[in-house]
Amino acid sequence: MARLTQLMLSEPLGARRSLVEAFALEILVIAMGVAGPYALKLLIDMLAGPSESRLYLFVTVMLFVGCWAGASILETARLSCTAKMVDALARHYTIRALAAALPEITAARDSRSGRVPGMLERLPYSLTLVVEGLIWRLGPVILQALASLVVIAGLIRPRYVLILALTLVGFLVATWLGARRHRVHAEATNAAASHVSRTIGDIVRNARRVVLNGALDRELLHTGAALGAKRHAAAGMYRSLTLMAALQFCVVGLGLVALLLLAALDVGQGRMSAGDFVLLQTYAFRLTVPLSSLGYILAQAGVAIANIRDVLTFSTVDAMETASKPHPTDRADLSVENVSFRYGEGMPGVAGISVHVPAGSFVAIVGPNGSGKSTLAQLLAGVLEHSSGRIAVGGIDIATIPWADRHRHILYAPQFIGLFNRSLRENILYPPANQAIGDVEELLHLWRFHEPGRPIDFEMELGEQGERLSGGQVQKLELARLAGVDVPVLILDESTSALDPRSEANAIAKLRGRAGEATTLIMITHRLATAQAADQVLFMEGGRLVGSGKHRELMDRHRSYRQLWLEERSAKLPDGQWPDQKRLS
Ligand SMILES: Nc1ncnc2c1ncn2[C@@H]1O[C@H](COP(=O)(O)OP(=O)(O)OP(=O)(O)O)[C@@H](O)[C@H]1O
Repeated sequence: MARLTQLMLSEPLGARRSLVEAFALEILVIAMGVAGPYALKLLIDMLAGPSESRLYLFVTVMLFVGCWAGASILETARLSCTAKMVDALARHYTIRALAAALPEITAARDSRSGRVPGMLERLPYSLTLVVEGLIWRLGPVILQALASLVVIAGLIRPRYVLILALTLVGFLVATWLGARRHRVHAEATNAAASHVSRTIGDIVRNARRVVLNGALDRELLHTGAALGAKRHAAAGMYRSLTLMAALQFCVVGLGLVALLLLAALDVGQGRMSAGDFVLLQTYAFRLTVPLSSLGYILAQAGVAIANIRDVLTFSTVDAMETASKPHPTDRADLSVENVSFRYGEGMPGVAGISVHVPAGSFVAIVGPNGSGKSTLAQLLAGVLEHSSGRIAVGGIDIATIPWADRHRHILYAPQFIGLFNRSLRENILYPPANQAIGDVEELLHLWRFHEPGRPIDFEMELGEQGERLSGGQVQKLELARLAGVDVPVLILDESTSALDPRSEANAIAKLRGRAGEATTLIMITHRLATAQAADQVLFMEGGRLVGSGKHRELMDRHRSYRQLWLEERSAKLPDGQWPDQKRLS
């Protein structure tokens, strides 16, 4: 809450005006909350007294009703100021959290991609609850209590101030004790709510897999279990709240009993007027009404605070320093010295990799499934951080290049090409691609993106993950995009696996030929026939680089490489096509 308040007061957020307006409105509401009961006291005292004035009667009634109605109107007006502040806060945190979360998701390859949208979707609601429910409720309650105490001290006997003050302090202590317990339950409930968002998001994203495999019932059960866990966590939270409310209102109840009994005795003995008695009990109950709704707010706000805290942990990114931009025609060799990496304790990774890739060369990384090819490629591109050794591109240690700038030196195209649900034009010119749409069109025609004669509609929306394109078209789109990227080293992670050998050879020639053959092209492939054309083949097995050299050399030196080649040959279909080529046609 302290960080939120600090941010609301800061100049760059642009919410200061709304804050000042809201504060001014709140002061008026508090003033009316104190003045209204006072008008009632004056009215009652006049009625109990000897003289009566119609004008006085009218003015006090108008003041009492006016304060009550005015406070309600101003409180509603304040809601729009709160909405403006919440919008500004949500925009600030959403942008910062995304800026921090996207690189984290990329590097960690974990399930945060499902968690982050749920977390950010709940953020505006959480902020509204905290700003409206806590900042605007707790603060005014305390201010109103102080103002009431001052009025009571001026008009009535000081012992009532003492009783009310002690009651409030007791209430705050009970709240503090309960809130510590509540926080644990609120965090558990927030985690369970995140799990529900992630589970539902995951199932909806994989709708086809669920329905086509007849697994709908199973997934509904799975969702039910996640919802059940959330219900269980929420039940614990409500139990802790009930306990807290019992403690709080025992304290408040005792205070009110003492206050009202003493006041009744004072009225009976003529030490207090009926108006003062009404004033005292109105102030006391005006304070307890917002306090009693505080329990409900805390139930919601606890989860909201946990949600905001989650977002805040993401939002602490510093502005990234920008390194010098390599010139498009820069040549860069790649040197890897004894590099090791593990996904975690006892988990797979790669070990002791050393290799030198001269600038402008074509390298193929091959090896069986799970041998560590993608892991090595991501280490080379600095997507994953190696635990030991050194990787240098063009002589610069990759670890010293700011994360946001690594793609300018070495660009990694992942195995799973993610496309936006936007137009073909937007996807194909997606940064850092920098080329004329006419050049792309020419390339796509050459690569037979569509059957001959069919025009390319660049405004066509591609659907989620490019579902309106075939597997081969998705890869051709990505390769045509990469043909317009100025980068010294390009790594393709099986980006040509769905292409027929001719299209694949065309694409490799196009990418290699960029910038006067300056681009170093590294390609992960399962086709040893493609590797035959490479200047250097890196052969991976069990997370180790077991061989490197020309295809011919590896054939001579490595039995397992030869074995892989023979298996590929025997998998070739009788009509001379490769199995994946057959699938494509
Ligand atoms: N994020 C991750 N967390 C934990 N283990 C991982 C992670 N990513 C990959 N692995 C494991 O690391 C090993 C190497 O994976 P990698 O993707 O590098 O293999 P690959 O040679 O590229 O495989 P393929 O040919 O199937 O694409 C595998 O056992 C894989 O399960």
